[in-house]
Amino acid sequence: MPTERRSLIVLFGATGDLATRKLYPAMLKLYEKGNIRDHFAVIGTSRHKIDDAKYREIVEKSVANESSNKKLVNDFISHFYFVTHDVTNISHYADLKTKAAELDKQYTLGGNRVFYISMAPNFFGIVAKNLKSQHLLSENGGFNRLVIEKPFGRDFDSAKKLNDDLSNAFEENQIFRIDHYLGKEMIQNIEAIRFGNTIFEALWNNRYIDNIQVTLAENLGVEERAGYYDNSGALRDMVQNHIMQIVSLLAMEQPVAFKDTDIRQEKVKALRSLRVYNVAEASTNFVRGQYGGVGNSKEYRQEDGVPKDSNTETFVAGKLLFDNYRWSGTPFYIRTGKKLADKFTRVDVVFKKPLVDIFAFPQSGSAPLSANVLTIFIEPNQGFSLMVNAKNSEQGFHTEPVNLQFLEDSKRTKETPQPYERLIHDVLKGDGTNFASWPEVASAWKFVDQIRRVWDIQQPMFPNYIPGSMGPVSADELLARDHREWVYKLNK
Ligand SMILES: NC(=O)C1=CN([C@@H]2O[C@H](COP(=O)(O)OP(=O)(O)OC[C@H]3O[C@@H](n4cnc5c(N)ncnc54)[C@H](OP(=O)(O)O)[C@@H]3O)[C@@H](O)[C@H]2O)C=CC1
Ligand SMILES: O=C1O[C@H](COP(=O)(O)O)[C@@H](O)[C@H](O)[C@H]1O
Repeated sequence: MPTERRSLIVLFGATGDLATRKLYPAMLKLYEKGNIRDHFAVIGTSRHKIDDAKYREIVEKSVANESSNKKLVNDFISHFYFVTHDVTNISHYADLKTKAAELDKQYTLGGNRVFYISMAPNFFGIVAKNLKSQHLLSENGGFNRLVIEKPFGRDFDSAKKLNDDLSNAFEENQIFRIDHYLGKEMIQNIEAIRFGNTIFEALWNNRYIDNIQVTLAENLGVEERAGYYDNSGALRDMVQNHIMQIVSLLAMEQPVAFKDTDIRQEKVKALRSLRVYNVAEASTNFVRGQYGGVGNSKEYRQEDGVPKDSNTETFVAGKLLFDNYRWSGTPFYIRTGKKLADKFTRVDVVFKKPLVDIFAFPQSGSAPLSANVLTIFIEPNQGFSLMVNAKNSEQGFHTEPVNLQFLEDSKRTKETPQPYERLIHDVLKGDGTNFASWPEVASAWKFVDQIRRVWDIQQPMFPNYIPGSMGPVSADELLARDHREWVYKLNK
């Protein structure tokens, strides 16, 4: 039996895109499974002038494809209430306070409150401040938790300012910074694969691993989000958050226990030993790209809302170096981009080849041994494979690489809880494991800011890659320089 979580959720930005596309469907799943049921209520807010009935229609529409059980959906939406509210208008908080107290009583919520800000980031600080000054935080023993979305600042200084604003109202352990990649099944599986298997953890260091590659590839372009994206670029949009989080999970030491404080502590330690590049290192170890056009596919600079002379990068590849005992000398290569060959996320852990290849006699005709590669398939497939060398069954003695592979079947992949379902559940449980802590965010910005600084003063040669490729040639050259290559390559 699932444990029912008791809470009021006050949702700011309740009529927005994220709420309607992701948050309500995720809440319905939690309701269906009994993680939330009788003792939960949602107050949706925005400047819309609508009543509860209209709001419930919006919620119902947003979950229409999630369940055919009409009764369940009707029961679910009956827990939703709307308060018209401008977050910048201090007098509007009184209505919110009254409604919160009323619902707390009606649903016996024990004073537990989650404040979820699904709005543009410039509102995060204002809302936190007003929640405190207008006494929305529950004071009768229940919990108060704040959930915020990305982007968390646009550099270290703005992120610090934002964090200071939030910290005036909430303690660090009350703040849940969403990084939806941390809610993905196979990202969470990284810890299980590493720390649940002696064969991997024993070898998880620079003595046995040659390099680690992280690829987050997208085949779509900027779609409707040019306004946001052109101001951000791939470095801020994907590297500072998702990629740095994945890298920290791959690089960290074993936590003392599988709990949020211990895991966060190890992730921060790993990120703090990441080498922050000087100008020369940043120019050498990071490359950027912007997609051009081909056939019917528009080049980035022709997308609606993108300036014709935009120098925003839609692709990043880089080499990360840790200055610590475990990883010194073993690079982590990362890449991400829009309009690439396919939509997928994967991690390739490339082990060192055996020091001596006893099979490669000139007369045997055996090809040299390949490196063992552990690939973690994050999406769309969920699973992993291990490439090992074995003798093939033909006459003579020839070795060849063979693949040991485990992939979840499509039914289980489909049934896997989606990131927002997991993450909202974690917030209700008070489990911060899969959220970014401030010291992690700060370290990631310090690293990324250095790359940005260099790029802001150098003129790029854009566009420099064609849609459907795996990015500019410079991304391949980055590894070729180190006598390496990407494990995932396009078959040309
Ligand atoms: N959409 C997505 O896929 C993703 C979004 N995010 C992040 O989630 C957050 C929300 O994004 P998204 O849903 O796309 O944004 P939208 O612009 O779609 O929604 C913004 C919401 O805020 C409300 N709002 C705006 N101004 C005020 C105000 N002064 N007072 C009260 N309410 C206000 C709007 O309603 P009204 O105008 O009626 O007041 C609307 O409900 C952002 O931080 C974004 O970066 C993160 C990842 C993905
Ligand atoms: O955070 C973001 O992520 C999406 C990609 O997420 P995924 O779960 O579909 O892999 C990306 O398209 C978007 O630009 C970025 O803001």
